[in-house]
Amino acid sequence: MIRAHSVESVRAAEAAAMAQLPEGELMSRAALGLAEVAAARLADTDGTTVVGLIGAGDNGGDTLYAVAHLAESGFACAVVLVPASGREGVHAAGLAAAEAAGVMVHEAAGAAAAAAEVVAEADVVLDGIVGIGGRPGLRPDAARLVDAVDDDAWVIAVDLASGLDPAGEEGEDDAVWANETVTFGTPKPVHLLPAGEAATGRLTVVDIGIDVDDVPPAVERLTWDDVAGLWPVPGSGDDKYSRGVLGVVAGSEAYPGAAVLTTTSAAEAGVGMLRYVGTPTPVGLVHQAVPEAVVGDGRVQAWVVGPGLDTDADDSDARTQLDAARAALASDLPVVVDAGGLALVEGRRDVPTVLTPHAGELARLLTRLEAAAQGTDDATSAAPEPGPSTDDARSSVNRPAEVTADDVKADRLGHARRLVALTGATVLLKGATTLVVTDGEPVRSQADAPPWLATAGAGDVLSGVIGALLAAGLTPHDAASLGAMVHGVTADRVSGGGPLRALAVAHGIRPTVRDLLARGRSAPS
Ligand SMILES: NC(=O)C1=CN([C@@H]2O[C@H](COP(=O)(O)OP(=O)(O)OC[C@H]3O[C@@H](n4cnc5c(N)ncnc54)[C@H](O)[C@@H]3O)[C@@H](O)[C@H]2O)[C@@H](O)CC1
Ligand SMILES: Nc1ncnc2c1ncn2[C@@H]1O[C@H](COP(=O)(O)OP(=O)(O)O)[C@@H](O)[C@H]1O
Ligand SMILES: [K+]
Repeated sequence: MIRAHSVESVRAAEAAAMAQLPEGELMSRAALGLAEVAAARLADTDGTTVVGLIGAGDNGGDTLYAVAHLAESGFACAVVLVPASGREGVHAAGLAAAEAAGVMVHEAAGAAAAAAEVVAEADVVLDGIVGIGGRPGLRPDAARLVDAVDDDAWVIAVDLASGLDPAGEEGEDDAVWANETVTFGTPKPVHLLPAGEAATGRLTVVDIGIDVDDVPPAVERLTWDDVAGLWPVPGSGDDKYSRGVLGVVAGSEAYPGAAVLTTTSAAEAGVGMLRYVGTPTPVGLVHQAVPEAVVGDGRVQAWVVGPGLDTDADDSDARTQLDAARAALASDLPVVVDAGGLALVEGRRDVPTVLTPHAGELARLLTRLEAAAQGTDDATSAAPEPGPSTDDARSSVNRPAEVTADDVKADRLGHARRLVALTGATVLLKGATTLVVTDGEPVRSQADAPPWLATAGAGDVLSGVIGALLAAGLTPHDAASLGAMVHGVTADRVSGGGPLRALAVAHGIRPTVRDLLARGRSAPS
């Protein structure tokens, strides 16, 4: 498990460590680790020149000491002091160390063009403008220097890419775009969250001796080695019922294939037994594709409701299936709700529930539930109608604003949290980075899949895996995050760099789980 800690937790751990250590020791360790990484990249790329961008805080201090080490190792090193106050504004002892090591010092203040030329010559750029003390965004003078970086230069962000929000809550277009980030002590939330992950690049954590083992993380990411500890492996006393029976209400005459994808992936994930509830066409397909599934209602330990469900269909078979979907949602059993099933969610959920929207589905659900919570009409009519009567005009003023998919994409975590607050459910928000948010738990953030996974039906496969894990007794938080991780890793293996189709991902789940479990058995304890 990768754990990222909040800025407050990091500052507290740093203070505790500093109290036990000589002054400057943490910064010295940070700088040495940073210099080692930079030296390795210079060796990899046959680079010779290093430029450090130096801001006003300790992030600049780390960078000055690191550049001093690199100069002592024989690299051609320069620093550009970014603050308007020049030398007065930067870490004095770090600057003295750099100068003593022969580092060229340039002040951007009053000489912006000359400073930009220095930056443009660098093979490796160390971004020490701001770290965990930074506010989101770059000031214009800093942004101009960052723009001057050569496209072929290797950019190493010190602690975090300057301009990002350290907490990863706010997205920021105006930030350093790093090839790599060298962080200290523990990852920060921004490194793992959609708002900062792309600008972070490859992440290396330098151990500087701060202790956060007992400090609750803000964000977590499951890794391959977590599978052996979390995956439900049957014991000799188990039978198919004790392992967990999953009921699937999915597929319709309009979208029959979703039923095949969801039941196939649940079977591939090793569920004890599957029950399937659907209309005639998907029932026929499931019989053929997943002969182990039992058709019809019955006792189960968890439900998947919604992939390919057509909530607009009105024939008697569809109505029977929708009744089963509503009954599953009204039962006290754990449930995964996806796609069409999301339209049946009414508000607070008092039973273990995983909602698995993509950005557009989350936007629609939030719009509807927030309108309902405020006692207004379904907010599909959230926009004011032309020429309203006085009463209509008053009620439209009170309606909550419609949430769009673009709103969600601009702040994925914030919107996922809003749905958690409204429903009490675990919310899994799909995307290149999939977020799993549960009240009272660290956010789980998984980024295991290639973009090829953005293909129709991939979400149906995900719901089957999560359903199998819920039926086996995992918590919604673990089932959702472990399911997302295995789904993503499977997609990566099956893709191998090329196109993917959803059914191939479903068929890849079994060998992926087998290999991840074997890895756990062979890992040193
Ligand atoms: N406290 C410690 O002992 C350690 C601190 N470390 C380093 O110290 C950093 C934190 O240092 P600080 O608390 O001094 O803070 P920072 O160096 O991250 O930034 C604070 C300075 O940046 C300026 N600033 C803030 N937002 C800005 C923006 N958007 N554009 C331009 N300037 C901006 C502020 O005015 C302030 O002067 C960490 O990220 C890490 O690199 C490491 O050396 C490890 C040990
Ligand atoms: N750019 C991306 N990179 C990696 N995975 C992605 C990307 N975009 C979407 N995904 C994943 O692809 C799957 C798509 O699911 P979904 O949108 O529900 O499709 P469908 O409804 O057709 O089944 C999700 O697991 C999502 O996390
Ligand atoms: K930085």
